[in-house]
Amino acid sequence: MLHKIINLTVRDVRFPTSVEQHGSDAMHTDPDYSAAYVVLDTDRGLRGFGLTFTLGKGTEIVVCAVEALAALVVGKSLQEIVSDFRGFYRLLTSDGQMRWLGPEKGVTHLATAAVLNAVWDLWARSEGKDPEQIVSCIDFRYITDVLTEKEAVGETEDQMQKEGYPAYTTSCAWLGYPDQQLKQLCTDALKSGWTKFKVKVGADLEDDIRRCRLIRQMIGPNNTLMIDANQRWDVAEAISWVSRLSEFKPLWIEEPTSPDDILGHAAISKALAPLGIGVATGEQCHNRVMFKQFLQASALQFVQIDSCRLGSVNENLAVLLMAHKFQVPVCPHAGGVGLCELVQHLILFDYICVSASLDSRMCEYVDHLHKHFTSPVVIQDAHYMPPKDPGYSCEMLEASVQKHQYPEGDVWKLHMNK
Ligand SMILES: C[C@H](O)[C@@H](O)[C@@H](O)[C@H](O)C(=O)O
Ligand SMILES: [Mg+2]
Repeated sequence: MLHKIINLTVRDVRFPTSVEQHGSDAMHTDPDYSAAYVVLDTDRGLRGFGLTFTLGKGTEIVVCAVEALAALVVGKSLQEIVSDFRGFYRLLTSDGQMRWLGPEKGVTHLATAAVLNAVWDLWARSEGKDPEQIVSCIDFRYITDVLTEKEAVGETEDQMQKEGYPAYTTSCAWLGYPDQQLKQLCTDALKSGWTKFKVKVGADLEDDIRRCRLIRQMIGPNNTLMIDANQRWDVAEAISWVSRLSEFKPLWIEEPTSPDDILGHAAISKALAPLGIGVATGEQCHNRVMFKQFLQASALQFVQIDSCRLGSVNENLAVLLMAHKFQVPVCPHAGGVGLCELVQHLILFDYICVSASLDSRMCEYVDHLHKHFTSPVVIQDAHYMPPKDPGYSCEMLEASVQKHQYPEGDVWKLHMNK
């Protein structure tokens, strides 16, 4: 705990995933999964690793924002930070000049997530924690009308070690994959025990009908299907489009429209409820205040927290607790690079300390880039197994970082010469 942070480095790490259309959807047709990757050095040699996720271009802007926050972290001891973690969260998010760039949204908030993820990693590597200590990290400002600190500490359960946390896969059906690839990946996934599948939709209705029919035929009537439009539609368009896909019995439509349109999501939720289709959103829901209103407006039926969009563990906990209060299941967004590694910790916390329920709950899994991490996620029989190594699991192999650093890494030198 006496570790003093003496240095912060941040690097722009990008993977050329767009070449093979991994991660493609109706709005992001050429994503290169990327990260602003942060390392904190301490005077005693312990290090903390954190990141935030981006899609390629613009990672350099997040790197700049992290650099602008560095002065608030370097020079502090871990003890100083965690003894008033709520205050430290506020320091990062409320700097009198920097907050103009947010507040608590956009590039500065992504940068906040990267820095705080590294602090949490450092703390977790240095020792264990109890729920009350964890709750003391949340900034309840702006949400006390629906949730107070007293309500926040829930019951503890433990069964995850044996069975793990249920997961679903998005890896079979990115929008840019041809039908043949989709079929092959789906066959493989079924063989490996997957029972819940997400399909990208939203660009072309006839394509969507064909792809959803194909997947539904392959997975059968009892497995679960979800669809994800990545914000492609207007409100009325979303309702009519999803109604056309209702014969394939999707559990949810994800991000049907602008991620900021709370009342729009409420209208879509209401219209689709009779069809048995819920609305899921959150991967671009930029802070706890937005989530509060989504919950208050009954605008979503599945809360998709994101380990890098919100202000790290601190803000994600606030959302987990609010979701619990509104009795809405949390099904986190993951994938990208490092999101599965990070979010597995949050979902275990949700189960063990908050919801104690697996009802309608599952965590996203995407099968890319795990080999670049020193403690990659372990999936067994379509379940996340609890991580064993201390920390927040997003330390990357140094060789991978060097190779993928943009623009000087070997992977990019090669790419640019093509
Ligand atoms: C660009 C990305 O791959 C997104 O398509 C992805 O995060 C997606 O929305 C998801 O739900 O996994
Ligand atoms: Mg999505």
